[in-house]
Order: sequence, then structure tokens, then C-alpha cells
Amino acid sequence: MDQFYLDNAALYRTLVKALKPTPSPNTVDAATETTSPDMVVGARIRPLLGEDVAAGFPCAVFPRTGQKSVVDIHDLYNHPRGRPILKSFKYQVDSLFDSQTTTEEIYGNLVAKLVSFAWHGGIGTLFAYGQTGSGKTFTVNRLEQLVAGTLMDGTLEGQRKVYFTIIELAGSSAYDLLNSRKPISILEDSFGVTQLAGAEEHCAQGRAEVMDLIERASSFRQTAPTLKNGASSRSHGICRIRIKNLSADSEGMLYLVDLAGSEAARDVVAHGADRMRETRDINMSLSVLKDCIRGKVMADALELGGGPMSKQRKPHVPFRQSALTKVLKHVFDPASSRACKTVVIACINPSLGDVGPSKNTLRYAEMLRVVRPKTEEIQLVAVSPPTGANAPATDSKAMQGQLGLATRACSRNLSPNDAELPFKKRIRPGMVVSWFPAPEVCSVLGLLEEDVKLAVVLCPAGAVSKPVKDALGNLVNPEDDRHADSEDDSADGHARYLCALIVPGLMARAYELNLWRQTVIPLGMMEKEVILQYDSGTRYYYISA
Ligand SMILES: Nc1ncnc2c1ncn2[C@@H]1O[C@H](COP(=O)(O)OP(=O)(O)OP(=O)(O)O)[C@@H](O)[C@H]1O
Repeated sequence: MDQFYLDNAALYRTLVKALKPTPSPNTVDAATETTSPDMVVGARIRPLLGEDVAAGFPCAVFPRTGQKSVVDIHDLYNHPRGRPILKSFKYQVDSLFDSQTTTEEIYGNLVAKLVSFAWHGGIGTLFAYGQTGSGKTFTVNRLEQLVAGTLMDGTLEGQRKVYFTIIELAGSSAYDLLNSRKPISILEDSFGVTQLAGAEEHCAQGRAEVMDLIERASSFRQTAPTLKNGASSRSHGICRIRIKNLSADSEGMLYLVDLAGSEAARDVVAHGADRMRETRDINMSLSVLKDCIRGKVMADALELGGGPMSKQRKPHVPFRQSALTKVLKHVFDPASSRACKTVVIACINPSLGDVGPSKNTLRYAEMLRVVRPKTEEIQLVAVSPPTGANAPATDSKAMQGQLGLATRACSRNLSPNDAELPFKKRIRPGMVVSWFPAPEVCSVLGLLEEDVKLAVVLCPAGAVSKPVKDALGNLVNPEDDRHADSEDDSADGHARYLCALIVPGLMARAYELNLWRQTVIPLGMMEKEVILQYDSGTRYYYISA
């Protein structure tokens, strides 16, 4: 894929330059959205580094002018019958920091509030998330120093004792970075409190001592180089600061978490089975973290609204499923009555060479924002460049190879010849279609009228000779459908297909497949083929074209 981007870098620049930045009328400004005040999702775009520029990769990530906290990513896709085309993807966060923003400004905007919250007895947590080489360690290291400065310089009101513990989690193992990387254990005591057994807690006496601790921990952080970043962290780094108020006998907590890089599969290919396993573990723990953050924020929102209604399920917060979330039990346990505030900074490498992971990082960031679903709209802008006699020919086979994993995680039919036929002539199992059910069908199926209706084709309805019921006990293929002759019917548009519903996820542009919610859809009700791409980080599908 890198070679494809490099070969087409000049075309990419031309296409991006020709784009007209028209703000979408459907875009919701972050300021007008209803998100949890206790959960802020920011994104930091790092500058293009000398090595990115030297490699020839253009910038692919652009903060949108005129729309606060919206970022566009323009990606280049191979086209089977012409030159590559540009597609644009829009992401919304709560606070966006461009490549000129300093860590000091980010501290002032997002982190200083967490410090004062923890100083007054709350639990503040900061996560830096992002693909490898995107600037997580760069950001967290400096933030640790700034936090330490504030805590130690005496400007905060009152007297506190401040204790530092800095650990590293690699898979299910944990190490004390302030004690020569000695192995420690994560245990739950009989009161249900997570203990870092064996880790030393340092009572900080002054600013210089804390800076020294931070420096020491950072030099012990285990790293193994990836293709992308020569000094990559393949582990989660957690700085825990306990702030004890002796006069009130209470304590606050501040966690600064430098998450392991979400490494792209293509980088792993060059390494061995151990690295594959390591990457799988990291991705798993990041996925559990996402479920915990969302679950906790939603549980808090329900609590504030007077508890779950009779039909609402209490959100599940699976904090016991990974070592990382076990350590952060204070933050996630729904049974905990402690006040929590969380800030996530999604770190982005703006290079076109890293555009896939950047999209994943921003999708993950969007997943963490708990926005009311009714304000969410599908917003995907596909921009086709002009084609002409001078358009370079592309080798579609070579391109499929370059697309590699992305293509396999996609609902697209891999036979390029089929693309010539109208979609109704090439219906196949696994094809995703948009359709337009009548309002009464929507209400039976529990679909909202304003949502885009998607379904995946399973088989011709006539292929199922027995009655089929969905998980709710509803018959989905009545007698008429079972005897339909799909060959003849397809000619006049009367064929019917057994399909499973694809329904909107909890955030904008995300969908989930409900295989258990089946229905029969007549060909005439199908509108067009829709290509979905699966994102393993968020475990949702996204419309790709
Ligand atoms: N805002 C920035 N300004 C200048 N350089 C930056 C910035 N952010 C990151 N860098 C540089 O980018 C490189 C990668 O950054 P860093 O090591 O922090 O990435 P990372 O996301 O922690 O990667 P990994 O997950 O592999 O550990 C480093 O050389 C760092 O100095």
C-alpha cells in the first residue's frame, strides 16, 4: 500500500488541492452536541516529521476550517476502471489540536482540570491512544512533567501528600518502572480494591525529585522497534498519582496512561509469531478499554437520569477482562461511587502512508464519545477526480495485492468483472444492500424511519423450504416466499431474499450486523449495493463506498 501512495503522491496532492472545502449542512458542531462532561475526547495531529517528508508521503489529515473539532482525512483508492480516486472521511471530536499546538496548550485546555479535580478528591484519568509513532509518548511524557510541576509548585489550594507509582503492562505481566522494572502482581484484595502488589509508591518531596522519577521510568519503558517507529512502546505505561488530603482524610487519584501503539497488521508481517500475539493482546486490551469507557459513561448517564428504564439494559462494563482495566478498576467499576473524569487524546500521524491507522484511531475516538444517537447522520463524502485521456492506467491485480487486509475485511465482491453488471443482476450471499421498507415494516422490525436501512443478503427466500423464525419468534419466510422460483422471478424484479438486518451502532456512521434479525426483502425494495468495511478496533462496520 505504501508503494501505491508513493506512486500516486503527485496525483493525490493535485486532487486534494482541487477539493472545495464545503462544510456539510449535516455536520453537528461539537459544541452543540450532547456529550458527557465527564468524558472529553481530544485529538492531536502531530507534525509531519522529516522522515515522513523524506519518504515522499504527503499530509492526509486536515483540521476543517470553519468547523470546530472536525477533521477530514482524504484517502486514495484504486479504481478498477480508471485512475485512483480520492475519498474523504470526516471525524468529530470534542477538542482538536493541530500540528502547531504545543503540549503546554493541551495541558491548559484539557489536563489542568483533571489535576485540580484529583486534588479535590476525584479520580482523573488521561489516556493517550493512537497508532504506533503517532506521538503518544511524546505527549504523555511532557504532560507528566507539567502535572508534576503543578502538583509540586504549591499553587493549588491546601496541603496534600503526593505519591507516585509508575508501572508498565505488557500482556498480562506488570512491572515497576520505579524499581528497575521488577515484576509486580495485579491483585484484588478482599475489599475488591485492586492492589499493585510489589510496586513501590514514592512520596514526592519536591519538583526535582519527581522529574527524576519520571525520567527514570521512561528509560525503563520496554520498547521493541516496529517498522513505523524505531523506539516503539509495545506496552501500556501507567503513571498513578495518589493525592492524600490529610486534613479531610480523603484522597484523589490521577492516572496518566500512555497506551501501547495500535500497530497495523502490515507492520506485524515483518515480525514473528510473538509479535503477532503481542499485537493481538494489545488490540484486545484496547477493545476492552473502549467497552469499559463507553459502558461507564453510559451507566453514569443512566444513573443521572434516574436509573435504567424497564426495557433498557444496564451497560456492561467488562473491567475484569484485561490487566489494563483491572488496574483502572477505580475508574470503571459501576459499583464505585467515586466521581470520575476522563480525557482521551487520540494521537494522529498525518502522513498519507499511515492513513489507514489514522482513520481507525479517529473512529475509536468517536466511539468513545457518547452522543445522543438521534442527532447522528451518515456523512461520507466521496470525491471522484476528473478522468481523462492522460489518466494513468492502474493494474487492478497489483492493487488488490496492495489493498491486502483492507480488502478482505470488506463486503466488496472481489471479482472486478461483476462490477459491470447492475447490482440486481449480481445479488449474492454476503452482499450488503440498502432498501426502503414501508413504514409499517419499519415498525414491525423496530427500525427508525430516519435511519438508513441496510441488510446483508443470506440466500434466495425460495432456497429455504422450511419455516424460519427469527430470535424473537417471528416467521420470516411465509409460505409464498418458500415456493418462490428465484430464477424466473429475478427477471421481473419479484425475487425475494432472506436477509439479516444491519442496524446503526451507538455512534455516527457505525453499523452492526444483527444476524439473528432476519427478514425477507423483495428485490424491488432494494435500492443499491453498499460496501461495508469492518474495523476490528471498534468492532463496527462503516460504509466505504
Ligand atoms: N507534537 C510533536 N511534535 C514534534 N515531534 C513529535 C510530536 N509528536 C511526536 N513526535 C515525534 O514522533 C516520533 C514518534 O513519537 P512517539 O514515540 O511519541 O510515538 P508513540 O505514539 O508513542 O509510538 P509508539 O506507540 O510506537 O510508542 C518521535 O520521534 C517524537 O519525537
